[in-house]
Amino acid sequence: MSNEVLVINERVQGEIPDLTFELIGKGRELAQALGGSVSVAMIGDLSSLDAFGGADKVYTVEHPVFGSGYSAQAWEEAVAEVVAVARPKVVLFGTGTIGIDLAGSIAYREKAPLASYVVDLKVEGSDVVAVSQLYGGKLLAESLLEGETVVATVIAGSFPSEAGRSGGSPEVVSVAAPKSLDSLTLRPVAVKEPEKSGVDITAADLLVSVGRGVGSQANIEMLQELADALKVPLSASRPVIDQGWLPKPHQVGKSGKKVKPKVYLAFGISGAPEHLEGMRSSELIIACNTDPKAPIFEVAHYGTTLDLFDLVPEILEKLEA
Ligand SMILES: Cc1cc2nc3c(=O)[nH]c(=O)nc-3n(C[C@H](O)[C@H](O)[C@H](O)COP(=O)(O)OP(=O)(O)OC[C@H]3O[C@@H](n4cnc5c(N)ncnc54)[C@H](O)[C@@H]3O)c2cc1C
Repeated sequence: MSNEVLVINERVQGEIPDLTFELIGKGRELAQALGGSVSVAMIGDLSSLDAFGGADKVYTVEHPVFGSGYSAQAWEEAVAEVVAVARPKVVLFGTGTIGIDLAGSIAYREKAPLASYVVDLKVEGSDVVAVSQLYGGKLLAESLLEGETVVATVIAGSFPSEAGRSGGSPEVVSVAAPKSLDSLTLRPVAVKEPEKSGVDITAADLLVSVGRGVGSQANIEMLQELADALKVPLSASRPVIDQGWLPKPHQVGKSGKKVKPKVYLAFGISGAPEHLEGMRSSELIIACNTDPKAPIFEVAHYGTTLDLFDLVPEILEKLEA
């Protein structure tokens, strides 16, 4: 068993997620405390391998199955193989689709403890301590993870990503694809692209974002007016999308888009972990929520408990003046 910290790069296609660099940066800190090294598992798409200068080692697994989309079964087999080769002390996933799919089964295979919804990690002696969010962020729980290997899923935005982007030339270790990848019972057949929309909430410097607190589709109009007056897109939490008040490309969060504007204005959004995952890295967060105990105020730089139906018309009036 090594004192290696293994980061799972959760990229199926496209760019390497920011989260991977967050985990490499944190992984480096843990590895230093453990007297070990930090490594990355790259499954399938091996492009941009040179982005991993912040790691000491990159394990790669190649197989044609990874070319046809995401299969939890294929990824589980591949990650398990990397873990078998690396014998890491710590395995780090994100609390996203892939991490939620795989962390439990990898922990089960390794008989390792698993901490989920983690927002902080540290080393105490030879053990790892994880701080997890409970009840949508209303409580924080600290757990001691004892074992030869321990597993954690980390909420995106918990650590700075810059620390994981430093230059270097990691050793590349090609891990032979496990035979089980040739006889999968669950294979991706097609990738369904989300509907195209003129809105790109990820590129905006300022976002007006609306949550369930707005109450109805008719009331969205007022927030749209504010967004139009500021010449920025209107984004939203998932319930607003699920109820059909705005189309899917407007959604911020775990199952929506990750945004990092200079200013994020949140109206009637409680601040559930799945929402925070998509916006907590915004430079300045300003929240309007009538509940002073709403978790959004834990990440907001400025906040008000004014009713959004009082505040928004006031802002519109000031903007028109
Ligand atoms: C696997 C999974 C993925 C998910 N992905 C996402 C995701 O991508 N994005 C996402 O957002 N959620 C996601 N969720 C849902 C998430 O858990 C929350 O349910 C959701 O974020 C809550 O949205 P909300 O804050 O708009 O609504 P609520 O939690 O209902 O909050 C509404 C808030 O509005 C406030 N309010 C009410 N009236 C007013 C008023 N007049 N003025 C001001 N404030 C008012 C209330 O105090 C309350 O805090 C996901 C959940 C799961 C399980």
